[in-house]
Amino acid sequence: MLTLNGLNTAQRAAVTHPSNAALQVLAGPGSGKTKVLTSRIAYLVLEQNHDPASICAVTFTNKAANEMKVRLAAIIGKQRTGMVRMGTFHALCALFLRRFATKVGLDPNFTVCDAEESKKIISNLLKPYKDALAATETTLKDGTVLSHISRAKAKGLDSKDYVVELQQKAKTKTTSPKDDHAADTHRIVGAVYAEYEKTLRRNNSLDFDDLLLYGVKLFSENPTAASWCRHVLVDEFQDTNITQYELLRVLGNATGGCVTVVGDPDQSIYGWRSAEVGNLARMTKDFPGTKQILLEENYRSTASILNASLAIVSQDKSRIDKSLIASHPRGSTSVLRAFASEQAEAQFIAVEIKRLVASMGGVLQYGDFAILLRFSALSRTIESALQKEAIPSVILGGHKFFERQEIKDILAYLQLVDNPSFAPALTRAINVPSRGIGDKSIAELIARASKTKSSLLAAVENIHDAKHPDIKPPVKSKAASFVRAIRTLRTLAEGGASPAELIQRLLGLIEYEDHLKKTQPDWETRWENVQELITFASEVSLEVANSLEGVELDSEVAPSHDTPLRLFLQASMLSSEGDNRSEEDNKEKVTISTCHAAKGLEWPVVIIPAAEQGTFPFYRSEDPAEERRLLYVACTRAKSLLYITHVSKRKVGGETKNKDISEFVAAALKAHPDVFTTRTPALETSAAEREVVAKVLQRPIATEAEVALRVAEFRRTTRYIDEHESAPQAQVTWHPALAARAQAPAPPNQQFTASFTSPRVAFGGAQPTMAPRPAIVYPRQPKPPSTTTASRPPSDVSNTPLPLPPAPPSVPESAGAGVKRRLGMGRGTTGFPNKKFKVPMMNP
Ligand SMILES: Nc1ncnc2c1ncn2[C@@H]1O[C@H](COP(=O)(O)OP(=O)(O)OP(=O)(O)O)[C@@H](O)[C@H]1O
Repeated sequence: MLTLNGLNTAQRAAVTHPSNAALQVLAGPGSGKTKVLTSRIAYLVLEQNHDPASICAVTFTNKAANEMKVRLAAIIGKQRTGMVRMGTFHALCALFLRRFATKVGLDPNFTVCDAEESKKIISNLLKPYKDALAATETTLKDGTVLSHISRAKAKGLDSKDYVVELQQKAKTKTTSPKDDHAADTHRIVGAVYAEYEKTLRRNNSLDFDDLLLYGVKLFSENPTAASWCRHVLVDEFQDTNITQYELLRVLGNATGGCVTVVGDPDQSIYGWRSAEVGNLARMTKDFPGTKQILLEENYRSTASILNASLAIVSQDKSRIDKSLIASHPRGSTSVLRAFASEQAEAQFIAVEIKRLVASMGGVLQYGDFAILLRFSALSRTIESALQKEAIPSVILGGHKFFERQEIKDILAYLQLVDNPSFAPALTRAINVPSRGIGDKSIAELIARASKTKSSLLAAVENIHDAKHPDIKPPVKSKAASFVRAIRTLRTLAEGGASPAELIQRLLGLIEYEDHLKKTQPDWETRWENVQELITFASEVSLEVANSLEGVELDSEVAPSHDTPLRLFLQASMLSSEGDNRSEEDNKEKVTISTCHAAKGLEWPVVIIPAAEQGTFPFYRSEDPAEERRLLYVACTRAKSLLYITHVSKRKVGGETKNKDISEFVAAALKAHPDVFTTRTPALETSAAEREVVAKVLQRPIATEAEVALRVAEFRRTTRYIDEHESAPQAQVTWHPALAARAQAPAPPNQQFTASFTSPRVAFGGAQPTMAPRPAIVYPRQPKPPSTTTASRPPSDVSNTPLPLPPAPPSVPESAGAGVKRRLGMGRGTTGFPNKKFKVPMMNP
């Protein structure tokens, strides 16, 4: 029996809505949409007796799918959860295309081609147009062409449709030289698109967009492929594109309209990837009688955070006003701070994280913090400041595991074993380790393969086997170790070797560890990644195989086509969140993420740096409303504390530029001056404020003794200049309202009253109050030596005294040995984590 005790009335109505009727659950952030979706699956299984394998739940990322699996397993058990077909649209399509490949004209051993490989193909296809482009002084990058193609595919347009659409546009447009120029570019894109399609087919491969297009084709033309499906559920529906919607429609039709979607138009942040908020309206037309249920209670954030977030998003006058009520108390007012430089901003962030950890007495840990950036290049200064303060950090959605060079090297060999036609894998693997086969030799090989109408691999094997006497012996000998490796692996794979065994064998055959040692300064890390790949390989095949259990087989496709190697490769290519390989580790690390990658996630403390014009809105963005929603999404990831920072000068492309505060933040502040404060929360002196933080997180509050110990240690070990206090304020671009408040003394008793949209405060009894922060100045303490702290902050931090809140009570004699030990006291340690940690760099 499913218990619905933890759900509010609207959530219950959504969960128990008749399973045969279409449903849209629309709600703001943190209102339990994902919780509802999970409970609805449980309801279908436990109360409506749906076979878990007949339920299809689509999430936006693999990470979201994994989180949903954990939540669902707690209700319906691990075994039944494993049977639900849960994952991204891409994973769902790949799974069924593999099984029903021949129905849509594919070979079952097709390879999924990732963006890097797609770009390489496009780069080659663009070469013939080099002169034409140069003549019109046009640069057309492979990435730009790929995104044009991807957008076309997201709308369901193949290369022919694309060209037709271009022609129609050309007819309706008034012509100007600029239009002509754009039309020429698009014509080239159209031609490259057509060639790109052919190249993919020749290589027996599909790119990510193809997975969706072929998926639509499969499910719409072959009812048996969808006959298993009785209910489709989609999370983050506001970010689906037209092709994804089409998938939902065809699967939904197969179920007779049993469709549930959850979404929030205010969180639509993927317009640049062709997401269509209009899909909500489309769905109500395609599934007549679709019921809409609104969730209006936010369970994630304090009322203060919600107020600040709403102050930002509500400037969009075109948005549908939704009510959102905070179930938590007001909590600490969100902080908005200005700094003179990005270094000062980064140093503030690093030290403030340490201060919060200390002043919460250990209730907050580094893993509770997220620094959310508009674009990843902003991370460099922040990573460096965190490193200087010995704060471990992890990049989310950054350099993905399966995009790492060493992982791609290994996968390329395995891809070739599985699909000899896949030329991108050959061009990658043939010279790893270096065999003296450069671009010129590869071009010759390509020409030979095309002349003999064979695959590139077959051409290489023929040269090795001396079937082309005109090829010079050195080429033959250079390719020998490569061919030997491929053939050995092929034999092993045919003999039933597992992917993990194949990788182990490959590493020996190509002496990959030696290759890394010779070529990579950070070879140890890379070698660890390779070992991690072996672990992944040993786990994954079984999982994927299980997920196809019970699917009616296509009579033309024997089940043996799903080889362990193929299943492993597919899982690798679709693992967009490979970094979850070390999720356990990440709990102790501050997360650095882009705002986009933070979607659907939550953290106790969120810090959003660089809230400046040019960043929010991003100077290249064409849709300011989407940029505002992105900032809103970032703010609403916070549970207990929210910080927004900006600088008056920032180095951009090597040049120092003046910066203004983001128009979104400035306007929010103008309309609602009370939603931000310049003062950092006085947690060390205010038990009431600490209590709210802990209560929101459902954690016990730390004792005064614990707080005292940790704050004392923080002061002893951390030098910090609060630049807001020490920098000449003339250098900082302040909003007038904020400037006035920065000068004013802290209010003696900030009440937990609603200052904007009247959030309901759910806690009973008297509201906690915030203590004032007397301006007591602490002398700087010398920092003890630390193994992980190489140098001190740069010179723009002077030796001015430390303006921090008053000292908490000194560490009581009675404090337990455990408390003292945790703080490194009594053992002569620094109290810093002395574990070696790595801070990976983000993708640019
Ligand atoms: N009825 C409830 N009672 C208590 N907590 C709840 C309730 N519903 C949801 N929550 C909690 O609120 C938080 C947000 O829930 P969830 O992630 O499902 O929201 P969401 O609407 O999907 O958020 P977003 O769209 O911002 O990603 C979670 O920590 C969840 O456990």
